[in-house]
Amino acid sequence: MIEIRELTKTYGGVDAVKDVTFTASPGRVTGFLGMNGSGKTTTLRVLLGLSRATSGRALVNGRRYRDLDQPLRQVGAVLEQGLSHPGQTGRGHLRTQAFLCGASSGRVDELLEYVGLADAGSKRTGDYSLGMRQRLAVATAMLGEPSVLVLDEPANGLDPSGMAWLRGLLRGHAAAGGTVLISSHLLGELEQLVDDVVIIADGRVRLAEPLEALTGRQALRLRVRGRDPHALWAAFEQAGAGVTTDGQVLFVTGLTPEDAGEIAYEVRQPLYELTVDTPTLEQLFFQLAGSAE
Ligand SMILES: Nc1ncnc2c1ncn2[C@@H]1O[C@H](COP(=O)(O)OP(=O)(O)OP(=O)(O)O)[C@@H](O)[C@H]1O
Repeated sequence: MIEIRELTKTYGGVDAVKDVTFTASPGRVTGFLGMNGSGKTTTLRVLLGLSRATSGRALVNGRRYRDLDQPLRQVGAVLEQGLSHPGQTGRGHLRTQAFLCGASSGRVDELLEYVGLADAGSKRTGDYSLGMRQRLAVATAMLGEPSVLVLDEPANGLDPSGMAWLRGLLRGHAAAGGTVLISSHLLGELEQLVDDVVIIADGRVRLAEPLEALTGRQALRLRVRGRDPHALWAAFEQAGAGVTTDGQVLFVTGLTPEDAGEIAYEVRQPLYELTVDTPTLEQLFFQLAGSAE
């Protein structure tokens, strides 16, 4: 379980994150989403004890990272800066890390297999592709069999098959009761993976809710063009609808296409276009994650 409570981190008088509060629960994959510079990495660095909070708390299994007994056995992390020393082999890297967290060397081979690097274990990590480095980073995070996994933008560098692999692995971890927190600047990347969504913009949480609730926010919107837009606008408003325009098309909320067609018919206005224009989840995300002016 991860609990972030009213977390603020200030750099030189500027709030990188401000009063950030959310929970990532066991058994669920939580997507931590925001544009570049919105405060994701800052939050995760405080959570992982790499940076100190100015105020507030970031807890793993009820404790600050630095107060955890055997932290590598409780939380595994994949951060953006990547790993190791390029001259080391993948297996060598994992063995060193296994030593540090008290994992057995048997676990190293098991994990190389698990992340699809069994054949590349004796290659130098400097010769790994970005996708292979990500797989090795995931294996490193899992060495201590932690219940909590934290991944910062792991999708960068993964091709679609790598992404499918990562989805399977993280879903499996959550299904076994683990907690997964994964950050991204694209909701589309995580749409098929996450259960809960936290959206951060300008260092502040804009929304924290189950993905299903976010999906439910996609209000039905109609695009309408007709001979007399003013008459149509008035008729739709009279029926209780919300109407906006870009100068060409009327955008109508609060009516079904059937209602809108009937209303136009009643006021004897020929329609040239009547289509459903519901925003995609990605568009909704951009609306929420955009700057908070
Ligand atoms: N060490 C630092 N010193 C000063 N400002 C910082 C520092 N680290 C982050 N910031 C600022 O804090 C804000 C949030 O940055 P952060 O890296 O957390 O965002 P992010 O959402 O992770 O973005 P990205 O996806 O680009 O990594 C930015 O305005 C950034 O410039």
